[in-house]
Amino acid sequence: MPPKSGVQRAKNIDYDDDVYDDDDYYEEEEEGVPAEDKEELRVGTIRVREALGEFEAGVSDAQIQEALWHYYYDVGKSVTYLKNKLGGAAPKQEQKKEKAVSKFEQAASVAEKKAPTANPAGKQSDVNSGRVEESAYPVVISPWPTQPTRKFEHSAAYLYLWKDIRWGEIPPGREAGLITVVPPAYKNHVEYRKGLLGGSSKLAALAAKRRKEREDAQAAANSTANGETDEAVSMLDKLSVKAKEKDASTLQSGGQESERPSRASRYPIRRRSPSRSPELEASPDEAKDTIEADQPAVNIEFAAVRAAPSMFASVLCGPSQPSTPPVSDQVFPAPYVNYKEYQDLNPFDGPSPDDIRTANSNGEKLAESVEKLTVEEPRVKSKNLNVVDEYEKSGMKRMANFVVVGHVDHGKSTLMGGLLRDLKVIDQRSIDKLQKEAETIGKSSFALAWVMDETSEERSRGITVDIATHYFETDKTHFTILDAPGHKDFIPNMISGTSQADFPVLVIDASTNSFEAGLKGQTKEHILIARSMGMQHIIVAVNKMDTISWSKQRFDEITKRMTAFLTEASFAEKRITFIPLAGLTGDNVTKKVDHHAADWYTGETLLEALERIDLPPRNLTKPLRLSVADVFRGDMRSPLSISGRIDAGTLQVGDVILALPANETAVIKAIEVRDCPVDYAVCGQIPTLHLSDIDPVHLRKGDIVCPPNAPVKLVKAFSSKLLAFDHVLPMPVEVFRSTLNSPGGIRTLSAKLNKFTGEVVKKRPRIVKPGEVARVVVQLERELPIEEGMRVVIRERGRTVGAGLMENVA
Ligand SMILES: Nc1nc2c(ncn2[C@@H]2O[C@H](COP(=O)(O)OP(=O)(O)OP(=O)(O)O)[C@@H](O)[C@H]2O)c(=O)[nH]1
Repeated sequence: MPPKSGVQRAKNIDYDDDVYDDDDYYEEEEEGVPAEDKEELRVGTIRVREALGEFEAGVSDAQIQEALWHYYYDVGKSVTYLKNKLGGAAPKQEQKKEKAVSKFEQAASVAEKKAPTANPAGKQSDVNSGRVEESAYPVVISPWPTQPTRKFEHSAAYLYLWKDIRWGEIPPGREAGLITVVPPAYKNHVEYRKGLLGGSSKLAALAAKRRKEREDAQAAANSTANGETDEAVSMLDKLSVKAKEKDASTLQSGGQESERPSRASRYPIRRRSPSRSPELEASPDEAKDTIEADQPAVNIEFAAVRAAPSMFASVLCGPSQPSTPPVSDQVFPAPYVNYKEYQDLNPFDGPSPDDIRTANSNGEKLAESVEKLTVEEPRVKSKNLNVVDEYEKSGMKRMANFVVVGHVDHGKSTLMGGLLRDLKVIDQRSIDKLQKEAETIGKSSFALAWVMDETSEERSRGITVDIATHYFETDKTHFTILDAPGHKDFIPNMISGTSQADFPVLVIDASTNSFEAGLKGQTKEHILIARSMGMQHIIVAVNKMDTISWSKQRFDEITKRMTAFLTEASFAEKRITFIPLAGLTGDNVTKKVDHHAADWYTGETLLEALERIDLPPRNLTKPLRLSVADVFRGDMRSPLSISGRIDAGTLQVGDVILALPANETAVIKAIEVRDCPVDYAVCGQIPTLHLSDIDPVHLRKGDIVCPPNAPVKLVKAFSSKLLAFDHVLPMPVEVFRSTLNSPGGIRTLSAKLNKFTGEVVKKRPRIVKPGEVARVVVQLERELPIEEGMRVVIRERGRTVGAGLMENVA
């Protein structure tokens, strides 16, 4: 124990009271070493003495117990330490670690070896005196002699250190000594009260320290649980966790250190104690242990360090994370902590939520099943109706299809537009709209014609290009209008429309020169085509009478000339009807003309003539024959649809039909007549059939639809009775059947026939003149479905040269 006087004279050094301001050591000091530790020390002392062997005599119990205490009762380490301390042979590894011991110890060791004159007792005394260790504390050299009663004994190391210094040979009366000055903060410290390395008093101090550490650890744990852990404790806890983690990882890796107990985990608070004994710090194993224990501190991560948030941090990071237990109420995570976490995240590492969802819902199987999913169309079942009986019982109005023919611009479309307007099939508002549109492009006179001509090409050119279909009905009849183009370039379309009609309405422009131009143009040709199609009745609408002031003379002239021509074309005179009218004004269309210049006419209106006309007989009981006039794709419900006139027979929903010449079957899914769904259709109607079970490539315009059990034969050459419109001789021609046409030729002129009786007049004629009838053989380039009774039109270089009736296969 340092002398009191020295303390009094010592310079008042300002120590850091914050480090050693614990007063608890006084209380712990009184308690001493716990009973279990005393027992451990007692047993350990016996074992160490046994292990020391020859060194046993030079070691006191206090030294042994001190070593045991330091090494946590590890007998082996304590023995090694003590042997090394006493100068015994130590392992090489231990010698290396002696670098950590103090210089005074090294000096003492050298002195022992190089100064054999030194008192051997001094060696022991030196070990026990503790002066070397004392030098590690702040000291002052007193300029005055110490108290004369005190005998200051130098150790061997001390003497060796100063042996070459002459002034060091101080007379005893002048001798001064090194006096340890106890700093004020250390006054109450246990190690100063009971002496440094002071035997049992030191052990008691260490015991008190350990207890203090344990209690601190417990208090820290409780404090953490209560959310009141201070910053330092959080750091120490983290150190402990890191050490544990390290141990755990070592265990998992099977390392050698795995079997070594973790001091850090056993005594976590030990590291925070600053009152470690200098002797312990100087011990080699302690140095090693310190490094080991402190090793995790190198890797300290301050991620958990928290501070009160600044305004900027609050704005930047938002409120503190609720998932992270806050150290205090006003704590926010440091921004860089979260930033680091986000940096480590790779959002595309794992499966996406959709993938997880799909996987959980057995997505692959679902996708496969969706791919395999096909919509099986329910097979349409036929009602097996007796269609003929149904039709007759239905009391349905008669059905009449007429084609409007005539030379270009003679007023066909305008006449039909006026008819539909007057019959209120087209409302006045639509007519007014068409009128405005027509005016914008300078074609106001075509407004009514646009009721029929709906395409932009037709409207801009002012001519009809393709067949336009409209419906209207009277008291007795359902009418279908087939408005044909008058221009010669569209004769094939005119033929297609005519093939679907029961009779023609021929429109003639009565104005000056127009009638004559028509006769030289398509008026005659249209008549011949209509007649060659088998039509027997005809209505001649002498149009534009307003332009000639309803001239009876002009009307009579036209009637006379047209009657001659029509009768020449085999129309019976009684089946020809002439009506003076003006389609543009509507006079004599649906209502009688109200003009004094027209008082001379007392006959029918066009509508009355239409109602009165006789229709050809319907072949309801014959096998189905339908000429395909149009093929189109409908909606999802009806991917393929066709329309055309039924020339013979009937059909109903569910029927299987055969398409020729493709020779492919189809099923009738649905039928529409006049845009209304029906269960069946009969000869004379122009239904729309929605088909299934057939590829669209197998159906084209001009094909024939028939029952699979009564097909039409495909022929490449046939014999025909031909009515010549022009000179006919063996020559290449184009053969038209309904909407179908094929290149071919007149192969043979077999015979001239009597026009009325059909008898052979001349065999093998070289030429057939216009108006004559002959039997000819027609050759086709490709097979067409043609059978007996069908009518064909023969054209040559854009001129209609004849019309034929198919007799048999050649
Ligand atoms: N003054 C007068 N003009 C008419 C009458 N009917 C038609 N027109 C005019 O004749 C012109 C031709 O009429 P359209 O109906 O297009 O003749 P189209 O025969 O249908 O012509 P294409 O179908 O192309 O052959 C138009 O300018 C009509 O205004 C009529 O009764 N009186």
